[in-house]
Amino acid sequence: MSTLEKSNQAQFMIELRDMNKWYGEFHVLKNINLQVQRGERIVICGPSGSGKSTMIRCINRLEEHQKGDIIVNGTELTNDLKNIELIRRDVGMVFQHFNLFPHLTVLENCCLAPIWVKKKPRAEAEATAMEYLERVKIPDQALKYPGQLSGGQQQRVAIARSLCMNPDVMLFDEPTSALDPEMIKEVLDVMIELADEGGMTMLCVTHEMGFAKTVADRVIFMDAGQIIEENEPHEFFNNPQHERTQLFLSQILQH
Ligand SMILES: Nc1ncnc2c1ncn2[C@@H]1O[C@H](COP(=O)(O)OP(=O)(O)OP(=O)(O)O)[C@@H](O)[C@H]1O
Repeated sequence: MSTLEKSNQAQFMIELRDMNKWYGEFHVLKNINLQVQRGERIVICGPSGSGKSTMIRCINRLEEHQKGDIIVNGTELTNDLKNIELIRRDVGMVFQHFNLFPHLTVLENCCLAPIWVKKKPRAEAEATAMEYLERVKIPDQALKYPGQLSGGQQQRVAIARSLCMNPDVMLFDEPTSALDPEMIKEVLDVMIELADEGGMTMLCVTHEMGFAKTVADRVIFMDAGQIIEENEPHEFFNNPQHERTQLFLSQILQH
């Protein structure tokens, strides 16, 4: 059991307090404050370059922040290596470009972290992997290599692979934006199922506003490195308060 699992009495699953990040001179995230409840499903949207990916990459330590606090399930994130390992173990991430290991089969991709990071016996890791591959509806692809699969199938492998670590939190960074239109639905369906099961804290950067309307408990709009507006989906889409949100929605909903 990891530190994150042990400290599950924390009030929020994720808390960002006045979090700031710079890339060199460029102030990319400005005083971000965010509190995510356990089991909450959040969609993050906003124009290109507004800092959405950077924010979620800070939460699982793919990026370092320079000022303010990031607390995940009671653990304050530092750049200490041990701390980073814990976060990698308990925070799953699904990327735009799948990030599967091309030289490993689907099954091996799913078993790698449970065996090497969580020290699970191979047989147990494989059984768990097969369960999750069933859940994302591709158990028949287990012995293929990523390059033999469609983009939608690869992304479903990436989701299964994250779930095999039994994470407390799942972060999705534009999981459908590299997919052909006909494959978007198959990935969104898997994500909707995961959200409907409840219990999993989900932060999803996406331009799929239908997904936001269907599953989000809260939608967050970012612009120029700041959280400009947040609300439950019905209010967010029907009654956006800030003119930048109104402009963004009018542009994105035209498409
Ligand atoms: N490694 C980096 N070094 C310097 N600048 C970066 C780096 N990564 C991102 N940026 C810049 O930081 C800003 C925010 O980028 P980020 O990818 O977080 O935005 P985003 O809202 O996710 O955009 P998109 O929707 O296009 O993916 C952009 O201006 C980007 O060019």
